[in-house]
Parts: sequence; structure tokens; C-alpha cells
Amino acid sequence: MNILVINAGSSSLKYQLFHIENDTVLAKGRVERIGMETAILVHEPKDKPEVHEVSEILEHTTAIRKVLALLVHPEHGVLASTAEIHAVGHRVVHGGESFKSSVLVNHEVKQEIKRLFDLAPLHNPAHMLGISAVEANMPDVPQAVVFDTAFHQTMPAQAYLYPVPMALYRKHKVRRYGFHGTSHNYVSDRAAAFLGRPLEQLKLITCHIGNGASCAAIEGGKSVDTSMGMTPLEGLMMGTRSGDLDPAIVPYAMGKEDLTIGEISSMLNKHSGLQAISGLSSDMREITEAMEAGDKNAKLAFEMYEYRLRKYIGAYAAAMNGVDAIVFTAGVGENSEALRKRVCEHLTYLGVEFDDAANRTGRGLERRISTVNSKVQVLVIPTNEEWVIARDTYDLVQSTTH
Ligand SMILES: Nc1ncnc2c1ncn2[C@@H]1O[C@H](COP(=O)(O)OP(=O)(O)O)[C@@H](O)[C@H]1O
Ligand SMILES: CC(=O)OP(=O)(O)O
Ligand SMILES: [Mg+2]
Repeated sequence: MNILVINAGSSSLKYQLFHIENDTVLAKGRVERIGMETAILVHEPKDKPEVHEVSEILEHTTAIRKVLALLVHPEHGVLASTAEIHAVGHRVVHGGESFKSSVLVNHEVKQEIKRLFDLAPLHNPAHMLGISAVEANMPDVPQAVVFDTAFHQTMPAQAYLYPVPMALYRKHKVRRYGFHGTSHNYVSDRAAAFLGRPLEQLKLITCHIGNGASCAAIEGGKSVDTSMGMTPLEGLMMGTRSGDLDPAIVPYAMGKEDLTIGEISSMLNKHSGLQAISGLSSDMREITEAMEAGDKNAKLAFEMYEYRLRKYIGAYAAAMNGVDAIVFTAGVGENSEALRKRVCEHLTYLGVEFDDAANRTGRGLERRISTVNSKVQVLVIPTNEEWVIARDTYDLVQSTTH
């Protein structure tokens, strides 16, 4: 079975086409700057040269149409026709309390994703565009949705409730949901396999540090706490998101700077984090390079980012009364030697024995960056959200046809 996995963002669309039985990726790619005259499409078919295209792509339906055309292209394609795409799986960031696992798309599911627009304004509207674009181009193909929030639905009330009037929860579902669940779930499974220990017996802290970033406390394979909250804004400092701050700053800044709700929300989501402190970039690669070249603001941004991450690791060790392993994943977690080194050098109190040489080798592989005898093991596990989405989609489609 061939399954197309789509992660639709507001101005981007990433895709991977899996052949499930052979466990292979037939093609993958991304469309960036959707909505502009100079949208960029990068298509990487298996065993064939990459395709780069710059053209006008004004909305997601066109982006999907272009992707489908490339997948069946005589020269760059990997399929004879789109009829060979048997199902499509989508990443959906917010599933609220309604979705505890992945589901096939139907009218009710789409209505519920739309009801959640308010809670994930950067993400859910884009996912709906992706789902509608597939419907428009391939009306008969089954679609599944895999939620970032689903894995965290095991959190106990002490972790998911905020200490505010309960009416906000009862009436408006104000609570912690948590995100990146597909990734936290996947890397915790892989960590148990790597350590050769049953997941049920492990206390893990997984750090998904990408453009968006979150930590999770995972006990016996279940999420018991996570740093993102009602929306993907809470918790760690991120590329452009502030993460935790005193909530009183919001009305204070709105008053002083005469900001609307939309403007303050945009400030905290799109103009904060690494970008705001460095005044340079939201990209950890650029921050690290500038810091090494002596840029003081980049150094401060890096130090704040690391300090806030380290505090969450301490909090989750306390939350679980111990930790067996800490896992780094996603763009920054998998690639930033400097960040991992600085975090681990401040975890000696937990019994972490950092292996500096191991930290500098094995990029792209699952690996240990603590010593083998370290009381708390530290691992780097490349995440693979797309693979999990493809598997879930496969299982759902199989269950309806058998
Ligand atoms: N070699 C590297 N060193 C440091 N950071 C890196 C490196 N490669 C990628 N990154 C960081 O990874 C981030 C993207 O992570 P990713 O998980 O792909 O994010 P997302 O899926 O949220 O778009 C980039 O913003 C960049 O800062
Ligand atoms: C939920 C979230 O923050 O996702 P991303 O990291 O893809 O922005
Ligand atoms: Mg990501």
C-alpha cells in the first residue's frame, strides 16, 4: 500500500510517500512560501535527481496538484498514476479532548478540527486546507488524521489543569493539551528499544527541540506532563515563540504599547524567542555561528534557550521522582552539539556522565551521548513523525477493509 503523508503548515506543505509493506520512502519533498509568486518546491524522488522549482503557488490546492503531478511525472515521478496512492495521512496539531487516537476523516471529524481553529490558529486552518486540497484532487482516496495532542491525553488532571476558575475548563475547555505527541511517543518507544529495557519500567524525559519545541515526562510509556499547554506557545523558548512568561505581561504590554489581541498574539508567537533576543534569526544554526563569532546577543539568546530547557528537565525529574533517560530529538535536538553539551554539563547532579566524543559523532543515527555507566542515560533519537502517521493511516484503512 502506498501512503502519502502530508504536514500542511500555513505557508508550507511537507510530504512523504511511503510504500508500507517494503518500509520505503518512494519520494519526499516540500513546498514553501505558498501564497507567493515565488513559491519554492523541492521534490526528492528515490534514486532520482532532486527537482527544484520556483513558481507561483497561491494556495494549498495548487500545491497538492503540483506534488501529485510530480509523483506521476514520467521523468521525476515514482508512480504510474495517482490511482496508486491508496490513502493519505495528515498531521493535525490540535485534536482537543475529542481525539485520543488517530481517525479516518469524515464530516464530523472535519467539523471538530474546524471548531479547534481558535486553539491552534497557526496550525489547524492550514491542516484543513491540506485535507480539502486532497479531497479536491483525489475525491475517492481515504484520508486519516494523526493528532499531536492524542499521546498527551493520558496526563492526569494535576498536570493538565491550570489554577484558574474551573468554569474556564468546563465552559471553554481551557486546559493543557500538549503537542508533538507523535514525536514524543515515537522516540520513547525507540529509546526503550535502544536501551533494551521494557518501556513500562522507564521514566523518560523527551526533548523535541525543533522550530517549535517541547519536553515531555513519560512514565511507563505514558505522557504524564508536557511543556506546551492549551496552545503550542507555552513552555520552552522557541525560534519565534516566547514560551513561558508572567501572564501579567500580556495586559501590561497591551496597555503600554496600545496593542490589540491579534497584535500581542502575533508578537508572542512570531516575533519572540531566539529571533527577538538575538535580533538576528530564529534558526539555531545562525545563532550558534554568530555566537562563535563573538555576537553578544546571539550568545544571550543561546544561553536563555538552554537555561529554560535545563529547568524543564529538572522539573520533570522531580515530577516523576527520578529519570532513567533523557532523549534529544528534532532539528535542534538532533543536530546542535553545542546545545546538548551545555545542557548535559549542568545535569551532573542527576548523575549524568556526558560523553563529549560521542556527542560529536554519529549524526543521523540513534545514539548514546552519555557514558554507558552513566546513572541517567542520554540519547539522541532522530524523530520520524511521518512514519508514525503512515503506520496509523495504514492500520485505519486496513481495519475498514477487513
Ligand atoms: N546543524 C544544526 N545545528 C543547530 N540547529 C540546527 C541544525 N540543523 C537544523 N537546526 C535547527 O532545527 C530547526 C528546525 O527543526 P525542525 O524539527 O525541522 O522544525 P519544524 O519541524 O518545527 O519546522 C531549525 O530552525 C534550526 O534552528
Ligand atoms: C505544535 C508545534 O509547535 O508544531 P511545530 O513545531 O511544527 O511548529
Ligand atoms: Mg516539526
